Amino acid sequence: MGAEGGGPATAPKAANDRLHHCPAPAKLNLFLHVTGRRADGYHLLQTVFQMLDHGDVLHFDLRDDERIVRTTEVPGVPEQHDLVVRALLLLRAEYARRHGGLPPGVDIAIEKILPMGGGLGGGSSDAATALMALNHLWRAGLTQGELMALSLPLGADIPFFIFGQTAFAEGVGEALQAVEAPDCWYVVLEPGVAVPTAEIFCAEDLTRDAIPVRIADFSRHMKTRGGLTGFGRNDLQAVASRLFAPVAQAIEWLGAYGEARMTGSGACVFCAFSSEAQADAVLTKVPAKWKAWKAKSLQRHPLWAVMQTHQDVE
Ligand SMILES: C[C@](O)(CO)[C@H](O)COP(=O)(O)OP(=O)(O)OC[C@H]1O[C@@H](n2ccc(N)nc2=O)[C@H](O)[C@@H]1O
Ligand SMILES: Nc1ncnc2c1ncn2[C@@H]1O[C@H](COP(=O)(O)OP(=O)(O)OP(=O)(O)O)[C@@H](O)[C@H]1O
Repeated sequence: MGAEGGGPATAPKAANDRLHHCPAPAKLNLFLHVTGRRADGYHLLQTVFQMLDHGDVLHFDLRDDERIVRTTEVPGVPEQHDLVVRALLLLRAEYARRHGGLPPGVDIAIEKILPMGGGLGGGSSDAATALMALNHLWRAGLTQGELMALSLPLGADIPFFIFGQTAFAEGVGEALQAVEAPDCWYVVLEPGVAVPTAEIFCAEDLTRDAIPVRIADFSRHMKTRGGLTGFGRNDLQAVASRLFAPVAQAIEWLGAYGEARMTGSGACVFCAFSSEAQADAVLTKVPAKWKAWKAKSLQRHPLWAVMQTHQDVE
């Protein structure tokens, strides 16, 4: 199942040849405003990205040959299309440009928890984790900013995960500034549909003229109101709710317990709670037709230390 064909590796690995249990956290878009459209059709956004302590888990083992191999199946995603593999091919090309020659190959195992087309950024987060882990294992030497720039052509959400902290984002999501959001617990509902991002952005009835907000407006609201309630909205939510009835149903159900919102282009829906007990109480009532879970906000990416100081996580 190698991305580039070839046989299995055989030699034992030294401890510094692997990084296991590397988290790829989910993100929520606490709000998402569409402020315009670029000449190339991409939409200009304003959003706040919040990481959660819930997500996929990746394992990396360096090989004795040069192949980049995904050792686990990801349903519906062929290995060559996997953002993780594509990201590492980009990093490897940059390594070759800087150092001459290719770095060792790598076996990648992905424990896929996050739903695809869920608006939780799972594929983007997997790719970001792979880039941070292999920048370290290969000693490729890219700075955080260089890794972010390398990743952007693969997906607008990937630079955020490498940035690694709660962020106010503009442009197509690549212009990032750190922002404070109070810790809280989120209940997330998975409505069981995969929403194709392009379909939502293409819709004729999408509102594309949101008046820009300022970071200071968001920060002041969070400080004075202690949370998100009453600030902004997700401009993609009306279109996604119209096209995908389960999204509308999930928002309506969760809305009985607080301000329920969709994340990204959907399908997942979330609501913030100030205590874990409140989140647990809501979880006990979720109808069986939906998968639901709670997660705490994450102030820093779990690989922050690897990115900043190049320390191992194992
Ligand atoms: C909406 C967000 O979830 C917010 O976090 C992301 O920006 C979506 O990012 P993504 O899943 O990586 O989406 P991409 O795969 O880059 O884009 C899929 C398609 O959605 C449309 N698209 C996406 C992002 C954007 N800012 N404007 C767009 O118009 C484009 O038609 C694009 O071809
Ligand atoms: N490792 C991967 N995991 C998940 N999806 C992947 C992966 N590699 C490529 N993809 C592709 O990327 C698409 C988007 O996946 P992702 O999980 O990032 O969606 P999402 O949660 O809707 O993200 P966003 O919030 O960025 O729209 C998938 O439908 C899939 O085809």
